[in-house]
Amino acid sequence: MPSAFLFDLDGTLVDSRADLATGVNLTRVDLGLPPLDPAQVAGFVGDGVRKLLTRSLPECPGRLEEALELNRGHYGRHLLDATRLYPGAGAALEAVRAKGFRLAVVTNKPREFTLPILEGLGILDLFTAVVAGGDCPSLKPDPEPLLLALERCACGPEGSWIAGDHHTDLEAGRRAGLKRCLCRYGFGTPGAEAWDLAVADPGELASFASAL
Ligand SMILES: O=C(O)COP(=O)(O)O
Ligand SMILES: [Mg+2]
Repeated sequence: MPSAFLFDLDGTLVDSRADLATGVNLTRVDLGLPPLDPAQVAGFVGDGVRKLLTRSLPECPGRLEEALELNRGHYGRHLLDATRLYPGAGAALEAVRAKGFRLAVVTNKPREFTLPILEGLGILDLFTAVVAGGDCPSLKPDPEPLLLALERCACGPEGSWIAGDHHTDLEAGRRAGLKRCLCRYGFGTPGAEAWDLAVADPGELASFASAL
């Protein structure tokens, strides 16, 4: 059975911090609140858009549904203002693919934001599967989205990997029976989860894949 290489999106393939903060801060302004430091918003990312907004709007916990709708419009209009592939990420994807892995994205970011970003950055066609937030009842760290990606790739967990920047990627990978690569250059929090490989930049991942 072929193996798959699953990639997280935010903090692993793309640096999306500035645009995520733009969406959050335009939402805050609509709700009569001052903007937050983009670095603080980055620390709230990785557990899906509901958690992002819950953490970003502690002043008005009762207005989450309204905030989600506002952010949907704002972030949707700023998906690619500043969001770029990390340097070397495209080459890393090619290096992994050249070793015969099927590629997939598994992100907690909603699909309506995920697909235009992958398409706009010219990498959508590289992936056999894209599993985004909302495609499964649960998000990472539940293993279910990873297992769905494996199924869509017609791959098993054996010999398969996930690369991600957040503890949720590592935990989901462990629970799905995958090898795990921690991307230290991202903006997630690795927490106490173990990993099989840690890389300081996508070039290290490309070198690792090429040597497999
Ligand atoms: O939480 C999000 O919206 C996205 O995060 P991820 O791409 O790192 O899973
Ligand atoms: Mg991430």
